[in-house]
Amino acid sequence: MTLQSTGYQTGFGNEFASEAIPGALPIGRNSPQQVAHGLYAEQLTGSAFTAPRHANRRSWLYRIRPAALHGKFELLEQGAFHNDFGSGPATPEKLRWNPLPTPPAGVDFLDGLYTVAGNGSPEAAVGVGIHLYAANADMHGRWFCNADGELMLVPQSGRLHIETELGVLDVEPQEIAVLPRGVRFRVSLPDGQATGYVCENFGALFKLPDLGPIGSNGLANARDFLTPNAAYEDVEGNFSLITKFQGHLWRADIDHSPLDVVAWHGNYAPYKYDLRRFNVMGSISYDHPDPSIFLVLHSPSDTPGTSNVDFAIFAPRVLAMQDTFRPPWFHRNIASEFMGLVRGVYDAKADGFAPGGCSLHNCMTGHGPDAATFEKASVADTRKPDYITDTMAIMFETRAVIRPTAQAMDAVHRQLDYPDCWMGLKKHFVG
Ligand SMILES: O=C(O)Cc1cc(O)ccc1O
Ligand SMILES: [Fe+2]
Repeated sequence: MTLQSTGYQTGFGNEFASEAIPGALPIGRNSPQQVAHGLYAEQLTGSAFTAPRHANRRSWLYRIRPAALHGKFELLEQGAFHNDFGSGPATPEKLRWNPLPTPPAGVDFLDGLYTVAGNGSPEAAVGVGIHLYAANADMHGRWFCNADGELMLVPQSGRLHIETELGVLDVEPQEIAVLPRGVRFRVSLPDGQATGYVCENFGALFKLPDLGPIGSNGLANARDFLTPNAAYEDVEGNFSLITKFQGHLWRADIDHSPLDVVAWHGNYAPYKYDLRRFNVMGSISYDHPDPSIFLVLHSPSDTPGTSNVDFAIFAPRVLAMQDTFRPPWFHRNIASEFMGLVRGVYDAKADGFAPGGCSLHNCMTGHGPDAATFEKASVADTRKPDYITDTMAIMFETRAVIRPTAQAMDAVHRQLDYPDCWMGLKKHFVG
């Protein structure tokens, strides 16, 4: 019962069109009185009907059965995946975690989701949920759908085979997948195990940033985003549809696979992007630029220039800045920063930030290079370039404070001694 990839269409937010059976897509209209091949027409909107044209997202799905056909929803017991970011005091402390412990056998992608932190809520339609996953089993006989926001999946180990209503995405570490709010999907694990990061975006849809003086090319180029071609299955049985709605999981019986969309067209669809294609910009004279230069995608807020969430990456690059402290500087930001490491070493942390681990530096919490990194970089020869290779760090940076969950604060894999990595910074002042 596995749908295979039928290839991809290129571009970001294009008006895509794809049919798994030739002639299934209506021509010149969206809902003819009778759709070819006895299909049902169904619209899926990702923005308000009246959103301005540049921000208007919707797709038309031509499917064997409409999405309404399933049993009644029942509430599932709250597990480790939720949007309960607490209401008590949120610590301003610098926080870091080791990777999630290996799960017991039989944990699929959905059961393997674990909420670390977040802000806002699906109800308010602002903020993010930040989750990790650690799984070792395929999703069997069940599909998932998130009504609360789009999901950005950032694999850290193991490939993901993601079958969605609109087609199949195959992603591996150093790639990302974005699954739109409302799209039903199932994940299987070609490598038998997988770990990674998830950003659940309750706010405006992820978009490519404007490039300003950078010009018409650079950072993430639109043509490198891939959206699947239509792929469907016609399968009947006793299955489950799991929906996340207002922070809680609900289950309903479904007697067929919801992946029965034979053709679709529109600009609201899943997509993937290979982070290794990111065209990294940086200073070729002096100083370390703000990390906004590493922005891949962002969810804007109502305030121009201030994102609900920015997704930035620290990819392989060459550092050429002269007479400059090259790693990230010491800083306190108005924004709050959640970081993960897909592979390698992050250039601000000599030790302790492991691939699969994560850190949180909230609004105005002082942080920066650890003591070992500072000592090394402040005496390095900057006449020569530094080649930063074999690394991929990621950051979800938000306007609002990121609240760690109770389970993350109490976790055995939390590094309680993390703030000590700055305690070795010496006084160098000579009066
Ligand atoms: O804290 C961090 O490591 C992220 C970060 C990187 C950088 O290059 C500049 C600022 C910043 O917050
Ligand atoms: Fe920072």
